Amino acid sequence: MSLYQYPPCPNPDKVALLRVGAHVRRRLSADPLAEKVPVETAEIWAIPEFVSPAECEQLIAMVDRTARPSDTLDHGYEGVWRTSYSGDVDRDDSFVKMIERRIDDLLGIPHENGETMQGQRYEPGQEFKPHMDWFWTKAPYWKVEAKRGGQRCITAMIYLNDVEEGGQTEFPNIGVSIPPQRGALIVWNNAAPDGSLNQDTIHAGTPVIRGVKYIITKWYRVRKWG
Ligand SMILES: O=C(O)CCC(=O)C(=O)O
Ligand SMILES: [Fe+2]
Repeated sequence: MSLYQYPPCPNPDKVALLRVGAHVRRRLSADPLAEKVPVETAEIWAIPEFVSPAECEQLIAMVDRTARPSDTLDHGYEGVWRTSYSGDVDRDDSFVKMIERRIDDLLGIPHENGETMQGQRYEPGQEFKPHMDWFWTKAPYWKVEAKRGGQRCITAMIYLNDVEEGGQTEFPNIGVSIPPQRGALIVWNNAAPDGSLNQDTIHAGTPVIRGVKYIITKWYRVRKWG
């Protein structure tokens, strides 16, 4: 039985979600470096050592320059759902462009569909409570998001460091818990293979207990973003 279950919400981008999902699945299944997490009802892959330790250090320095208290789309929940520090990295920076391009190429998604990478830093006690990355289409923000790229189809996330204790990415509905590993890229399809919005992708960044956790997240839209 699922732990988190919401009533269904309208899914106007279903066909596009089906198409992107199939494309990414084809690509990652053929990639010997991509390891699929063995679960039935969600598509999650890990690519260890996707970025080098030196690149992680460079990204961490960028996160430290931009991170401010997090702000999720549901402003009413600000500081409740996500207590980490976050900020968009500079999308015009050539190093950022290179990392983004590598993720675009891995997935085979056009660069223009990707949102700017966002950095996050969690200190002890900070967390991101269970949520989905796909947009709740009944929420007021959807009117805006529908016109600037539509639904978030794919999430890509890079762990920039190992965390002494805590800070796993947990998918409570499917019993998956991924510990941060420096340089690893995690990718998941926010939709099911038929294009429906997948509630089994609900996930959390569990509280950091010891150490600090740095990540970079990149969300892809079904159409050109912005
Ligand atoms: O911190 C994590 O492991 C998860 C982050 C996350 O869910 C997000 O940025 O959307
Ligand atoms: Fe998320």
